[in-house]
Amino acid sequence: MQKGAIRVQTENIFPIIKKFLYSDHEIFLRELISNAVDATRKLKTLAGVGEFKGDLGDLRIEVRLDTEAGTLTISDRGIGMSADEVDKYINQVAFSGAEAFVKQYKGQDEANMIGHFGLGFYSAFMVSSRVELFSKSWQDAPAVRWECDGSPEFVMEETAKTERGTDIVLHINEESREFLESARIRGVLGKFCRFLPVPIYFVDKESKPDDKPVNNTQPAWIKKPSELTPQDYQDFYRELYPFGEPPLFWIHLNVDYPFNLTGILYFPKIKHSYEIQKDRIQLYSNQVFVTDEVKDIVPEFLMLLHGVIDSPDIPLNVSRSYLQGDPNVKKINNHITKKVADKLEEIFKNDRKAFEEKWEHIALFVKYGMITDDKFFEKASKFHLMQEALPGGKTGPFHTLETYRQEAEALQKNKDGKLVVLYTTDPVQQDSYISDAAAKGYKVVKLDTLIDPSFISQMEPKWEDVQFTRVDADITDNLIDKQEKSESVLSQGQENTLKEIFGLQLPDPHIKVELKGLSADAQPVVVTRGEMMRRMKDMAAAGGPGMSWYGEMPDEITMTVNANHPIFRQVLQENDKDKQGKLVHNLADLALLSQGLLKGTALTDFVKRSVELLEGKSKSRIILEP
Ligand SMILES: Nc1ncnc2c1ncn2[C@@H]1O[C@H](COP(=O)(O)OP(=O)(O)OP(=O)(O)O)[C@@H](O)[C@H]1O
Repeated sequence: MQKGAIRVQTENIFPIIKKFLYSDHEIFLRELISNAVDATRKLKTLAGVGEFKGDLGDLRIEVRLDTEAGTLTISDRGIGMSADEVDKYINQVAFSGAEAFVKQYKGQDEANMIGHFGLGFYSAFMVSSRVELFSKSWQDAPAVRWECDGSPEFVMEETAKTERGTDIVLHINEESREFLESARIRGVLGKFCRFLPVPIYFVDKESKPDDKPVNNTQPAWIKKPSELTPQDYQDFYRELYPFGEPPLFWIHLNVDYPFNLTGILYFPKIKHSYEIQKDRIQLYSNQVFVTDEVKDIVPEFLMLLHGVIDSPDIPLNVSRSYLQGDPNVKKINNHITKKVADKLEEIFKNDRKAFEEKWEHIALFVKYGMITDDKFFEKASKFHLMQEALPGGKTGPFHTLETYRQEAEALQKNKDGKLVVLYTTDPVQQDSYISDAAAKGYKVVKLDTLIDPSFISQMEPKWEDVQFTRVDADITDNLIDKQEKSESVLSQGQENTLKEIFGLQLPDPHIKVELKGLSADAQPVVVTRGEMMRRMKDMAAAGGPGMSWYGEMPDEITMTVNANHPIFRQVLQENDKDKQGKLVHNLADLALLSQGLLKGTALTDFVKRSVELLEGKSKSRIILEP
């Protein structure tokens, strides 16, 4: 028997390892199983090049739980180690690795560490009071037993093990008894080992052994796209997210230069924004699960996607702030953005119908990407779609900015030469404005999702010659500011009388009444809220920075009276002043109502007044008919 002390440079690292990363103790199993996988892979490589000529046998890895003995054992049938190798790799290499790791991370934020590699073999001491290692090398050497109780002293001796490979026996410590529970171990295996390339079997001494491995050794992303059918991709999605709806489409990533990266990104169906981020992209390194916190590796707007990314080139044992500055990470980020944009463009070009059908779900990614990523914006401007809103709640064709421009340019250019994109945020509520705009030959598009207000304000500076105007921002004639004058059929005297009646009926200082000569078939009264003020108020309501002041401002409303509407000739001819006033008040209320601005007592009064008018009642009539 050989006794020895592990070379300790500065201080004993064992107490630190034990206390270390309390919340993340379960990673010991990932570390030890990764080592078992590496040892198995190395043996396969040796066999592949003809150096190992024996029988490979069943290369499974076993995780054995013995609650009674208080042990958890990880066994592999990989290359194994001779006594010299244990001394070299475990006593020296692994120890100095762990030592360096502990030094680097001492005192650092634990959250930074989650899912990051590095502690290796010695992570076993996070959960063990004692660790035994039995190993037999693939080469001709006696089997060896190594033992350490978490002090720098170890014991090493020959042992009777006959099978090639390594068993690591963990004597689970008091504080870590949770790892003697079958369900807990299954949970950890499910999390980290789901797609490892060597079959892993869980053996609980107290129950019947599993006949199936806990992992899928051939996950779809490691296969060639040509070997996979659409069904295979769908099946793999279900394996990842058993409760998710089927994905819309996917991108198979496969890069080997200038970095290694494979993976499958899925576009999920997203109808409601609250569903976002329920499932996430998972990051793997050589099929070992690392984390589902992919914040710095995947561009922010693509975090809404699902799927897996596997790259041995993403530095895993460094802190997050370092990750952001890493040139590989930046390259990976750009590559993924490009791939996603290319894929979307490909579907847009080759299967426009499918693209339009899916637009409802992908619009959020595309718009978010266009707002936050300049490179993506450039590509996506070509396939970003806007759907036309037609009167009566109907929808029309989809337009790109380019086709919208071609069809609308003739009528919708303002005096500054800008293309005015008319949009609705609520096709039902704004239906009368959509009808009026359609009557003039204008094209109105639907921009009615949560992201659209920011999208509009971010696109205006990017699409330099485009201006967005909500369809109810002004009377239809003024939506496109062409500085044209329209004539009223009323005389100056008649106009003044009409203005006076409106003034008497609507003494509210926030309502500005103006007379215009619009076309006779336009609405008699139109209520509008200016585009800019409305946007400010919407932003204030959404809690935009420094915007609360706008939120407190009263609504400024413009009430445009269409002097050319025939009803006003009737109104002016009405001798019953009370009825005349009521008619005017009702016309104004109808306009407010169509904008959802008539509320409370004003609404009650309107209903009462309407009934009175329908009954033909007015004060003067009542006096005349005692
Ligand atoms: N099950 C095993 N079979 C054969 N060799 C092993 C086994 N476990 C560990 N080793 C040897 O011990 C070395 C150190 O292991 P350790 O887990 O500490 O670090 P690593 O695997 O090299 O790196 P890291 O875990 O940080 O990615 C390994 O490189 C390997 O040579």
